[in-house]
Amino acid sequence: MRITTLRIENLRIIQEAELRLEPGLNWLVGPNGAGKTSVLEACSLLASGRSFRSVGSSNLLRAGCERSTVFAELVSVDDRVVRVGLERDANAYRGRVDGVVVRTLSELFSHFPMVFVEPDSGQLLHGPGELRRQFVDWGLFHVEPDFLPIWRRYQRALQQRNSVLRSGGSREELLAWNTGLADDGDRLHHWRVEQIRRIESVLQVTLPVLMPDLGQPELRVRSGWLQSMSLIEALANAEDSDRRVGYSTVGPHRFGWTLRFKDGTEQQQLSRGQAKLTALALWLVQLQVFRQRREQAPMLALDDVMAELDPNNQRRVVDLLQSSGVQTLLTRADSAAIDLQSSEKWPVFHVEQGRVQRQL
Ligand SMILES: Nc1ncnc2c1ncn2[C@@H]1O[C@H](COP(=O)(O)OP(=O)(O)OP(=O)(O)O)[C@@H](O)[C@H]1O
Repeated sequence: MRITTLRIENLRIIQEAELRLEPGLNWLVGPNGAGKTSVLEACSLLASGRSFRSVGSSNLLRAGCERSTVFAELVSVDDRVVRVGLERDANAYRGRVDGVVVRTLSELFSHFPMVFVEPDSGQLLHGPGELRRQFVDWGLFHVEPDFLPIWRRYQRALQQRNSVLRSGGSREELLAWNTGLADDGDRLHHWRVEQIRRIESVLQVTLPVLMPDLGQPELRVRSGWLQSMSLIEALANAEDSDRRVGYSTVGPHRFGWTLRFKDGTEQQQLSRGQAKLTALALWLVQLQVFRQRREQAPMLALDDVMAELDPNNQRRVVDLLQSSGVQTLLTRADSAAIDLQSSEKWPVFHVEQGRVQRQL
């Protein structure tokens, strides 16, 4: 998918803006606080109904306004046009696809697959394991139709098992929850391991282009329970210790993965710039895997991701983005840093005090 037109009304600092976007890279340039990230947040509303920002994501409605709307015209790889819109006031959302109000917003979101990468993207490698689990699940949510309902059912059963543990419930009660958890847990685990293998095989081609010195990357899975036993055995085995701590200590909710390079470098040893490059490569790979399975390219939004990268690496990232064919929106405060020769090839939108204007 790619966005041809994006229209924004009353979102944060933006009163009204319309952007005609091009297929490849689209730069949003302007001073701090100008509204660049707000444009990406408008896309995020269409992708998920909320801001992608981990900090300061509330207050999207422009101060003093009662309603905000975001509209996008999308074109698919086979040239189908879809128009999606989201209207939001203080209490409710209303989504439209081709002018028709949708029953559930997920109908709208499914038309708008977009990945958002924040300035501290290196957290994917340096931050908590939860982020790496979410990363794998993003791909599965979008390509495996049964993943979301099974993941939800697993979460509900997990909560129930935890409350039985905390309330000192009987062994029979616990066994009943173990059975459901093990069935769904095995499927979740199997999907995630498959997804990791798909990501790894593409990553081994992509990452050495960005970081040739570290050798081939390898992804190692941490299962969440000892693989010498089945999940149902592991749950039964952990009963006493789980009762002591009051929660379930084994299962796919403890799933994780780590990255290691052939030269022995571990993910925690990467510099901030290297972690950013690696995270970016991982997201690009995720998009490629998505495209292989859905025959649709999702879109990418990079919020100030170039900061902290040296000029050579910025160049490599731009080349990689360009060759990926993924439509990308990139923000940056420093317009001089965009190679002027190259900027002739890509649209640059100047953002200032909430106004967005395409540079000629
Ligand atoms: N609800 C709101 N109503 C009106 N203005 C808002 C609201 N929320 C935030 N703002 C203003 O909108 C601007 C947000 O800008 P945004 O984060 O998009 O800037 P940016 O161009 O990405 O900046 P930076 O380069 O610093 O990341 C800020 O000036 C902020 O004061």
